[in-house]
Amino acid sequence: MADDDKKTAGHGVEIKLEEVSKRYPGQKQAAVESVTMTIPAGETVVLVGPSGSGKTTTMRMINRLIEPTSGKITIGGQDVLGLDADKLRREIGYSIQQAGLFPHMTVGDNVGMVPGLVGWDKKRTSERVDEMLDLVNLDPAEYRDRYPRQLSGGQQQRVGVARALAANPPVLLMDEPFGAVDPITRGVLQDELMRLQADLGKTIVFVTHDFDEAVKLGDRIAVLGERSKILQYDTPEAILTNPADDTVAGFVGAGAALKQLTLRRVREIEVGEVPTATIDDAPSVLRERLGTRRGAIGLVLDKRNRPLRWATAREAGSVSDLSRAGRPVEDSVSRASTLQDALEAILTDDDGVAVVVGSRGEYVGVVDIDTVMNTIKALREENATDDAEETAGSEAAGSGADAS
Ligand SMILES: Nc1ncnc2c1ncn2[C@@H]1O[C@H](COP(=O)(O)OP(=O)(O)OP(=O)(O)O)[C@@H](O)[C@H]1O
Repeated sequence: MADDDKKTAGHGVEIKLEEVSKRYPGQKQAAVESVTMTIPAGETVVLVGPSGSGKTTTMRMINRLIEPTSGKITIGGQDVLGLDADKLRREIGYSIQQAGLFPHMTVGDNVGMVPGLVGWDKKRTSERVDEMLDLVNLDPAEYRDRYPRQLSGGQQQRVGVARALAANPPVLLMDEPFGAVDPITRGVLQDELMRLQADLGKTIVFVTHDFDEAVKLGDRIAVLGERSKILQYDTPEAILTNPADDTVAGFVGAGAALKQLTLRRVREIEVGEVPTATIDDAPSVLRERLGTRRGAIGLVLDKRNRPLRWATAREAGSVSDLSRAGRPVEDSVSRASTLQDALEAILTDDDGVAVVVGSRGEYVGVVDIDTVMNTIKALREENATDDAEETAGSEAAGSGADAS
């Protein structure tokens, strides 16, 4: 496995489905009928579609948890039906709703299970467990020896992702992995997955029925109808701006312009600035920097430049120490956060501003509602121009036909 591990170096490989069908025993209709699709190496492809459309069946045929009735599946050019099913499964990461951890095994044993099965020695496995827990933001010293029931739902999902990645598989199958956690934790886990994937470049097949999740995570989205019929397979942007038919349009739902906020990142917009002072400065420093403008708000930063508190000039003036000025900074967004996340942070903030931090939590700037509104406006205008060009294009084609 050490050689395999080096050979693939964990990078994604292409997955191909050719006319793949599944008919469950005793069922009149196929659950999946003749699906053909290519999942490019290193991309995240999200399968979305209504309940019962066959998303899970399609995905599970890739690692042969479900055997196809007919058709061909290749991973990195290898025909999976010709491989030993157990070996295949160990080489494909798999993470499911509610994490699917073994309750009687510690977190460490859960994460180290596949490396152990494929013959890694104890030391290498144990180092890998710690590395993986670190990767998903769980302190190994604190969590390694706990049992799954001693973790929150979000932490269990993180362990599930760590376990799926442990043997460094080139392919990761994720079946509604964040379906069972609250919306805030879900957002955090999605961000973490995107951060991981930016470094790891796995080929990820992700099943969800949440279209917003698909837009946020997918390089491409396959919108599936009954029996896994592919209604549209394209980038999130293309599906949002140009749904293939009414069914896809229905799935995209209202507010497509708003949904595009999940495609835009904070780093793409110009962040603003507010006056700042560090915690060791005298309160008068911040007060003076804020000046006399009503409602102006500034930030108190810690010694490492991380935002600690919001304060107005009046609030800064009423304390002897900036560590007690105003109110704590509750929430922040990063440059990689989506504008939707930024909008949510803005809307829940008392003053309607979200603070942007860098990779070490340091202050970078702020975004406010005006910045986000301007982006929405620009997106709407872009879409309107695209639509107009298309109409003009098809009218020109139509008039050409008339003339002939
Ligand atoms: N083991 C099984 N035996 C018979 N029929 C099955 C079996 N598993 C799934 N099905 C049927 O196959 C179809 C597709 O199911 P599948 O679970 O793949 O859909 P899905 O899109 O993942 O749904 P959901 O979003 O609800 O999880 C459904 O009609 C389901 O009832």
